[in-house]
Amino acid sequence: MSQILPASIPATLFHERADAIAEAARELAQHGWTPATSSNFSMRVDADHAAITISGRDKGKLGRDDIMLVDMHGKAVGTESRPSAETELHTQVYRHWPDINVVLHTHSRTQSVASRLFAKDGVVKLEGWELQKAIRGHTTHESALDIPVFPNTQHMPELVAQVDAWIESGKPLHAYLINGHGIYTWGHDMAEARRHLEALEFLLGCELDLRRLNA
Ligand SMILES: CSC[C@@H](O)[C@@H](O)C(=O)COP(=O)(O)O
Ligand SMILES: [Zn+2]
Repeated sequence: MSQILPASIPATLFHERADAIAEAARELAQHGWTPATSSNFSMRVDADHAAITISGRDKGKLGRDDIMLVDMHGKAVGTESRPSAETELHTQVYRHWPDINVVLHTHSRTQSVASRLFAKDGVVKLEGWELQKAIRGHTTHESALDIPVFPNTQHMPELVAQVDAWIESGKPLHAYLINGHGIYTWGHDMAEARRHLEALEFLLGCELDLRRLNA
């Protein structure tokens, strides 16, 4: 289905965003982090709009036409296509942090297993890992990095409320897991969001290894 853009958004800008999302998604799919059409990806286009993956597409085979425009409340703009079922989790991040421009969500095996294992604690506490420095604002392995694990639900407003509650508590938030589901993380640009995602995938894998070794 074709995308009609508001007059304020040049086609070149939307295409640039769509191409960047599709390229990142294809690369993340190569890692095996987007099985069976899972995962979703978005980029801010302007203060009021984001480009996001159309629901149900194979994230390893995305092209420009698999990306659509939504407003900052997750409503489709200029197309009959259906945005990601989890669009509200993306627009929540953009509304809350105006300097965040990219949101990535994946379903890797490591993320999925870690979310189940740490659900009872409600948080994965990362401490002592050099790679924590890949996360914005973390300058030493001695810092503590808490990744909350929220219960899964098919009702997006409930998930949004859980994330809001964490943010309102004043605790830092760079990423979260959803139990039995996957991870959400974000960044000021695609490079930072990818760095966060790759670092967290690695660190969650390390935590799982420690558990396996009873270390
Ligand atoms: C294919 S099951 C995964 C989905 O339920 C969902 O969690 C997901 O990540 C992808 O949904 P989508 O609507 O394509 O963005
Ligand atoms: Zn998902």
